[in-house]
Amino acid sequence: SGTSRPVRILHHVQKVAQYGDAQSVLSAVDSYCSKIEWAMNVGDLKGQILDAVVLETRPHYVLELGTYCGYSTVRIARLLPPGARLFSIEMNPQYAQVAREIIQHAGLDVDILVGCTSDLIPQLKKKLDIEKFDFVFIDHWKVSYLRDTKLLECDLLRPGSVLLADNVTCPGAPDYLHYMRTSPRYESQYFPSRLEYLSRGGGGALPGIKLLLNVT
Ligand SMILES: O=C(c1ccccc1)c1ccc(O)c(O)c1[N+](=O)[O-]
Ligand SMILES: [Mg+2]
Repeated sequence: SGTSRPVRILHHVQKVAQYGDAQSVLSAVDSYCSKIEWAMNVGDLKGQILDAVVLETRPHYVLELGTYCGYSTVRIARLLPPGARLFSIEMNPQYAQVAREIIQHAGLDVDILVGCTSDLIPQLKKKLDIEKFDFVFIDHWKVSYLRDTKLLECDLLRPGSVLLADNVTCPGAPDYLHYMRTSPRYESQYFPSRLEYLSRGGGGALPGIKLLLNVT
């Protein structure tokens, strides 16, 4: 088919979700990806963990690594108080454009930065007039989690900053997981969950690549 999976998700959101209503945007993405075609959004089950951590942290400055369609971006932004700032980095310009339109449909305001995290993270302090991030959601390429965390440690985190990472066991970010569990800089907590959109009632197409299932 001519369109990409993110564009098909965007069209579904624009068709069924109420403009300005973030929850209806999340529900539209979740129903599309559980019934029609799987996509790598954090999903509603793990999304509830994300919600709880954001609400508990009450962050003012938030960074997300890996925007994709903007599902978790909407999830986070809808819970932030006015005045809080959310920046999301996406290296794929097509994904970034879809995310901008999904976030706009939700009536939310987020800064999407297009580029590679390893290039952009060292520039953030200069580019944005902010000191430290209170909360970071990590959900981009799994091989980049540890490298980018170490880049963040160079002066973008403070005592009490919270990092939350998706997929540390499935598909897995073993080097990141080991580092966070052994470094004296962090207290780590593991939230067992399941890969997004797997409790499959309807038909729906699973991704071409067989996803390794990790039963925790
Ligand atoms: O890596 C994949 C992946 C691997 C194989 C096929 C499809 C996706 C993936 C799976 C679930 C995720 O939540 C996620 O964030 C990703 N990702 O790419 O960032
Ligand atoms: Mg993920």
